[in-house]
Amino acid sequence: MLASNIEIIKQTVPVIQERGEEITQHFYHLLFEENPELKDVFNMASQSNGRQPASLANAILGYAANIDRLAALGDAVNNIATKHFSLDIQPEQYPIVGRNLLKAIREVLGAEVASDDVINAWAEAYGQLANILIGAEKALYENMKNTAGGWSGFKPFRVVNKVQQSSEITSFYLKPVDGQPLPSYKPGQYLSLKINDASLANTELRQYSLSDSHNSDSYRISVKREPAPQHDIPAGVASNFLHDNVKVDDTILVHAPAGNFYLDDSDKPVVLISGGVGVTPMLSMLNDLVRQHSPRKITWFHGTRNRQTHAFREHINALDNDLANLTKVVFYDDVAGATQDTDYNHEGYMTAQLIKENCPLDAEFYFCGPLPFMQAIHTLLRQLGVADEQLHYEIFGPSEALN
Ligand SMILES: NC(=O)C1=CN([C@@H]2O[C@H](COP(=O)(O)OP(=O)(O)OC[C@H]3O[C@@H](n4cnc5c(N)ncnc54)[C@H](O)[C@@H]3O)[C@@H](O)[C@H]2O)C=CC1
Repeated sequence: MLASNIEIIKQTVPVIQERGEEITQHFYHLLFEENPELKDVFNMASQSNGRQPASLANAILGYAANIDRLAALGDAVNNIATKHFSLDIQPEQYPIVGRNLLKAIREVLGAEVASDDVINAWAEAYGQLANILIGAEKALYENMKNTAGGWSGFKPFRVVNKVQQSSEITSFYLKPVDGQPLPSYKPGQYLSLKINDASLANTELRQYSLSDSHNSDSYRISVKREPAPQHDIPAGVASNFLHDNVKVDDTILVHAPAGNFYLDDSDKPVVLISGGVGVTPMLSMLNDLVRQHSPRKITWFHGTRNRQTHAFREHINALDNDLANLTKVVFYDDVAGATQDTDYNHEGYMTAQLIKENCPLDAEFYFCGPLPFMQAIHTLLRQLGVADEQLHYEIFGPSEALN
């Protein structure tokens, strides 16, 4: 990039900090007005509840702030490219986004702040970022093409089994219709599903964590039914469609596994902490450790509302009985009708004290759950002195940072 443009981008950091979300909200409005078909690529619930514009504003701010030291963006670029790979984003979509982003910057900030020089600097910066992402995505597409059984885009899978795991979580077992082998994946990774039906306003693309370790027979995802939407913000459109409409023998379009949240292969102790449906990637990790006969010390922390919502209880109890290196600690918000030890161990939320008592603090910690849960666990682990490098987590939906 031109040195003068880099300088201009750095000067725009404060205004992006202040008005970034206004710009990205307007950007999505322009984008969908010009290209309504792109509503099929984005989760429209994340548009309505503001998470997607907030996430994009944050990403743009991170880019602008680091424009003169791009190496600092490594993880962010990798995460965006991986998400794009799972959505099958193609190079020709970048100019459409770029054009509308520049237009949004100009229209929100006005020609006085967003002068021609500023717009030109952002055009160059956007072009640079697009090239970095397109390159990273190309590597992911090629890698999948060279994997046994790998495929590009979305291909049909048959639902070969549907199993209820709790009052609200149901597993779907999926096999490729073309009978090709299943590419292996890392425990913690997810699939993207494309859900297309006349009853839905848009085609829905959603990511679901694979909930078992890799096996050559089928992929398994486990999906939570979401409560009815509030304040007209759609919620659970795809998940509830899967629960209500997708039956054994139906076919569904699936993108190959992806994701940067997965189990390390060290021999350090490992602590898996989940809240609610955040159990799914944790279970994939646990089952993978079990299948490999890993000697690692494993601690399983799981919090759920009550006995009815407690998914995979029998599976985890059986592993707990069999494995000397596994410690299970389960928390219920409400223990009515439940039996201590077989169902749950503690009533209420996880505490720093109970984490300290049950987990080696030199472990690798993986956690996943609803956002307030993630924030609470992140804070507790930091209070216990666990280093950032030992913390691994995934937030479902548009990326957000935990502080
Ligand atoms: N990684 C992510 O971003 C995840 C997001 N979600 C989303 O969150 C929503 C709720 O998920 P559910 O499975 O219904 O979870 P939930 O609301 O049933 O909560 C599960 C458990 O998390 C714990 N928890 C909840 N709030 C907490 C807090 N403030 N502090 C400490 N612990 C807390 C409790 O033990 C609770 O039983 C869903 O819409 C789901 O899509 C769920 C799992 C993962």
